[in-house]
Order: sequence, then C-alpha cells, then structure tokens
Amino acid sequence: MNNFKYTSVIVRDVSDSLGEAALRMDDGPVVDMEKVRLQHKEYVRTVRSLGLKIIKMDADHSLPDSVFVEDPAVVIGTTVLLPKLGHPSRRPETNAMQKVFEGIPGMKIHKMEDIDPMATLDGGDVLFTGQEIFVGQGSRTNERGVKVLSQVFSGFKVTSIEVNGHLHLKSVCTLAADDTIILATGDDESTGIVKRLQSAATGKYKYLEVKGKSSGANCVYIESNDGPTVIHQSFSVYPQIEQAYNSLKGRKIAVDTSELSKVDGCLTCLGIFLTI
Ligand SMILES: CN(C)C(=N)NCCC[C@H](N)C(=O)O
Ligand SMILES: [Zn+2]
Repeated sequence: MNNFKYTSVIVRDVSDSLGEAALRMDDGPVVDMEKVRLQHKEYVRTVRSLGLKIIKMDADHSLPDSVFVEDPAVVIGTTVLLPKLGHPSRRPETNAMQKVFEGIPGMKIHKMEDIDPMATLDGGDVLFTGQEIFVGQGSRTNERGVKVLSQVFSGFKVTSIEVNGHLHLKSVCTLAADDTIILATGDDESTGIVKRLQSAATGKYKYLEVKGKSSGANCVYIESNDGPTVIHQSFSVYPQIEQAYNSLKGRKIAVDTSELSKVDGCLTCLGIFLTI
C-alpha cells in the first residue's frame, strides 16, 4: 500500500468561536477571524488542486478548536483510531468525527475511550513515516494513550518521544518526503525532541533541519499521480526554511497559516488524509 498516495482529505470549517475561545499556549495577538477563514479556504483550495476529494465537515461553533481535525483521528490505511483528546474542552469533537468515519465504507473504527478510559492522545502527536510510528508523549498524550495506539496499529513499531515546551510532536517535526524528516532546531526544547527522535529511529531517513519558529518544520507530504508535493509555510513568514524545502524533489506549495499559528495551529492540523 502506498502510504502517502491520498485519495481524499477530511477538513472542517472554522468555528466562529476560535478567536476568543481556542486553546493557546501563550496569550498573544488576537486572531483576525476574516484572515483565518481566508487562510483556511486557501488550504482547502490547495489540497483540492492536487486532485484530492474533499470531505468537508460543518463548523461547530461550540467547539472552538474543531478546525484542527488532525487531533481527533489517527488513520493508517483502513484503520482509524478515535482518540480521547488530551484537553477536556476538545473531547466532544469525537462525536462528529465518529459519524464521518461510520459513513466511509471499509473503515475499521477503534475508539480509545472503549479500550482504556484513562488513555488520552492527540493526533498531532502521531508521526507516521510509512516505516514506523513516532508518538509524542507530553501535555496531551499520556503513556496509556501510547499503549492503545500501539495495540490498534500493531503492524508498526511505535516509539514514544517525550515532548516538552511544544504542543505536539508534529509542532517540531514532520515527514517532508517518503524518506525525509524535517526537524525544527530553533530552540532548546525542539532540538531535544528531535534528537530523541533521531536516536530512537529504526527506519533509514534523511534529516533536514530548520531554524526559526518551530512550526516552520510542519509540512504536509502528499504523493499523487504526478509525483510528490510538499505543502509548507510561506517563506516570507518563515525565511529560514526556504533552503531546506527547496532541496526537496517535486512540487512545493506555500500555504500561509500564520493566523492559525496564534492558537498553535499549523499545516498538518487542518486535514485527515485517506488512501482508501
Ligand atoms: C500539530 N498540531 C500542532 C496539531 N495537530 N494541533 C494543533 C491544535 C491547536 C489547538 N489550539 C489546541 O491547543 O488543541
Ligand atoms: Zn498542528
């Protein structure tokens, strides 16, 4: 199975309450809701332009973080884990997510709540490389969540990486090609996290390091009929990442999620990619 040849992507419209109620690690500038909607629209237009079918979920204005669909679902092939989200305010997002997967023929659905009610996990902590799974253990994902993940995806080696100072594992590293992991080394915490990942890795990878704001290392890698594509942050907002991304084969497309980054969002958060 080609792990990154996606056919469709699940996205969810921005909740009106994002600006005033989304979770955020630090109090910073207010969110410009007009700009957030435009940036999200551009993201959806971009993934659609790659020939992917868009499965769009309606906004839920009572769930300010629900645009970040990556967290309430982990999908590999036809197996989906619906985790119990680390932050209580986000747990109701699972209901609508479960309904979406119940409507997709052939998906095998596992609910973390049913397996171990004490386990928690956010999908943003799960980095699947095609060869193995790395999972961040930190403020949202606990040891029991890692255990459930390993049981559900028992066909892959699962390695837990301690995450501190950042929201998720994928806030500091993601897959930029089927053999390349891009790593943020702009601050001590991200450098520590990515060093732990590199020393624990069993797969053979090329590593690309980027300085500056760690979310510059958050990108979406997609294989389609006309080759590989990487969706990355804009070089004008993240000048230090340009050289690393330009060294990658295939198409590169910039999508600016600078507004969403005010509430710790990034590129991988916005879509669940399916290969079915
Ligand atoms: C890879 N990343 C960072 C994610 N998958 N999720 C971002 C969630 C942000 C949201 N305000 C929260 O704090 O939950
Ligand atoms: Zn994210």
